[in-house]
Amino acid sequence: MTAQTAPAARTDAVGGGGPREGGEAVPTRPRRLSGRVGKAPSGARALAGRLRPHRTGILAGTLLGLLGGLLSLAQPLAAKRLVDELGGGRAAAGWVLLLSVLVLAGAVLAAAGQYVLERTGEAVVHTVRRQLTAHLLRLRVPAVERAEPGDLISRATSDTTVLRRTAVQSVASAVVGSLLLVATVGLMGLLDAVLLGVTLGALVLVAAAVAAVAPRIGRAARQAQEAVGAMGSALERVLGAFRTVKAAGAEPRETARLHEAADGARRAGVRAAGWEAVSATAGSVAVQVAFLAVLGVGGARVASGATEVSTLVAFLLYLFSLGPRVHQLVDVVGRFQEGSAAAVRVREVEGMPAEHLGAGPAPDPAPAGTDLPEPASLVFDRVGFSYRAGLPPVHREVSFTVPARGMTALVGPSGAGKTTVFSLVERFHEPDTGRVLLDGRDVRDWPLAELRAAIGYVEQDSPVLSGTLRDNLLFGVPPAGMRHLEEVLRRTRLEALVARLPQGLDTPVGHRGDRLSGGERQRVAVARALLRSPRLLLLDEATSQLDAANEAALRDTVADAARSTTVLVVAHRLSTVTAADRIVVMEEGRVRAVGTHDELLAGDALYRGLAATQLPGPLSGDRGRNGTGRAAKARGSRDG
Ligand SMILES: Nc1ncnc2c1ncn2[C@@H]1O[C@H](COP(=O)(O)OP(=O)(O)OP(=O)(O)O)[C@@H](O)[C@H]1O
Repeated sequence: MTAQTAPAARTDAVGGGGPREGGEAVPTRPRRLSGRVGKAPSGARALAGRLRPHRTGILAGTLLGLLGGLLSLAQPLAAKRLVDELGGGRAAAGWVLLLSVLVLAGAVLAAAGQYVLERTGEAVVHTVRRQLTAHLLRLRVPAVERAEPGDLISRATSDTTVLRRTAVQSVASAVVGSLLLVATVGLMGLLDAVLLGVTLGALVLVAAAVAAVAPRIGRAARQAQEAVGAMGSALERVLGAFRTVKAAGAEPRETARLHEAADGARRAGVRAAGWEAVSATAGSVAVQVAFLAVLGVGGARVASGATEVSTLVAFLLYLFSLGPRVHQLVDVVGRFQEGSAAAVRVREVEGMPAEHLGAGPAPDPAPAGTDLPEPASLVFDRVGFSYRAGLPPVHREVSFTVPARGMTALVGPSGAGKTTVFSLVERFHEPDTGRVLLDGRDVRDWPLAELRAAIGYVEQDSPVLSGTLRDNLLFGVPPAGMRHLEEVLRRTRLEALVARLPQGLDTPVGHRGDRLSGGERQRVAVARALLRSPRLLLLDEATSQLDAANEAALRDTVADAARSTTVLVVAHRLSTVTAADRIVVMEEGRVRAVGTHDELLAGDALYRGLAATQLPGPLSGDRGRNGTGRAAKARGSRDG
């Protein structure tokens, strides 16, 4: 059998992957998903990275807002002229008209700017959500195993919502607000420099207060968002094991855990709100103080003839407009901190190592005239592996060969490392030492998509996704596989289930297939794997929940599949594997024996022990078996 494509480069980890450690890519960018608050990547930089692709929208919205603001800045000057004209007893209709136009046009431009910015905010979050969800599904298995799914969900949903709310608006408000503030202050200076001095004295107070509390707002916002993430994790934990929670009567304890997370979110939220209130109050108090001071000093100056009434009126109008601007800027500081915290949390997920799936699956490697692909051989060559650096190895020098076509079984005590074999074949994890060869080629040299397309994998707990039965059966099935649907339904004894369900194949199966029995879920998982027409079929405890009749039927189906493809099956129940062509006995991460059932009964004490406890009758191999190769042949010759 020949390899299907040229070897791919061995760089399957993206997202800042560094040197390997324990077979995993180590992210070089910070990845803190533990809920602690500490040194974070720069929020401003993270936020800037999000906004850069949308700068046109942000610029347009900002310019519109700025134009609207400039028109509103002209209003006090027009009002001053109006007062002067009225004071001089002259006609002022033109100034009234100009003032009205300024008010109207200013409002329209401000509204248009607001709309453009909101739209841009949606575009920012849309891009982030698309990139983030695509990245989430490409994450490496070990990275996801170490993270909390609920926290990841919260980062993809709640944090991106915070980004939408805060990011664009806060940047635009900061630009518009600061420019208009400077312009307002400049105009006030032109009107009366003394009164401006009085005003600025008060404004320094605001600046000092904001500078002091801004980092605290940022920290509290981040803590609040992390607490929401923790709540997501706690919720995911209980909803994922809902029946267990109920059966264990653990509702009060788990509710307390959820409440604790909610309390944490509230405490941090209140803390952030407190600091925001401090800075906002500093802003309004400063403006009020400035107003009273200007009124007093300005009144005295008018009385002394140092300034005109119309100038004082215009100055006060600017001072009034200064209030909202100062508020806006103070508010921006809080929002910016929230947006930065959210951007950092999103970037942490993006820093988690991801897989390169490579090009799409290779064309069906089926020989001409048939739609069955060539079966692939599998070799474990002195494989050593541990799940994490520092943990004891789960595989030590594991070597065995699974020839193309036929059934090979992995047996051994719990924890021997059988399921780990499958994880290494699928490249969910990678060996620390040694090689895994599929079809003679190191699995690290296969493009991932092509490798996995060649394999049908039935996991130990036969996961079923919410959706219809059809969705589940055809999940990941190439178009060619759909032709076999009826046949596979018959082979896996699912026809009766389909007939019984109210909407047949289109019946929803519930969250994680809750509306199916354990045995039905297992058969759905096996059918799904068979429909992929795999070159290698991996079955992990695929029959543990089946009754005797269904188990026997599925055993026949698997034996049948083994005639045309390579089947590697993990089983605790020896009854399901006695007919295998070869059985690999694993113990404590090592291969201790390989042989047929009969050979192992004769030659391996551990296997004999397993058989003695699991198989009824004398320790012989002649229980109703349905072998496909050597075992069947051995039995035939012995029986003969
Ligand atoms: N993701 C993981 N992270 C850390 N350790 C793991 C992980 N998965 C499995 N292990 C550990 O690796 C060892 C081998 O696990 P594995 O699932 O391969 O055993 P097994 O032979 O399939 O057991 P069983 O028959 O009970 O399913 C066990 O000690 C297990 O606790």
